[in-house]
Amino acid sequence: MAEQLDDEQIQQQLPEGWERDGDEITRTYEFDDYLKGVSFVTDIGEVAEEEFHHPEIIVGYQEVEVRLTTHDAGGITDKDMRLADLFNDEY
Ligand SMILES: C[C@H](O)[C@H](O)[C@H]1CNC2=NC(N)=NC(=O)C2=N1
Repeated sequence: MAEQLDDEQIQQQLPEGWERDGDEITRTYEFDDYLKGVSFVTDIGEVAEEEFHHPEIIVGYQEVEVRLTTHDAGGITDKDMRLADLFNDEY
């Protein structure tokens, strides 16, 4: 099972645009219109399923908020960092 990262590791490993919020990492992606955000959610949902590691996603009018934590570990792990990187590749 993935081990929780410590505070220093988290700060060092945060991918571009992501920030720490307690036991989660989060990024809000911005879009020109609503359906581009919806399409992005579909794309990252497929990545999440491939990785079998799943974010919380909040879809707004021109933005999508994504939150990641590793429930099995009770905190932030390499799995979250990897998925955040992969989501950035979809943006
Ligand atoms: C049984 C457990 O829920 C599964 O192994 C996967 C599914 N997706 C998951 N997603 C996230 N974010 N954290 C998990 O610990 C996790 N576990």
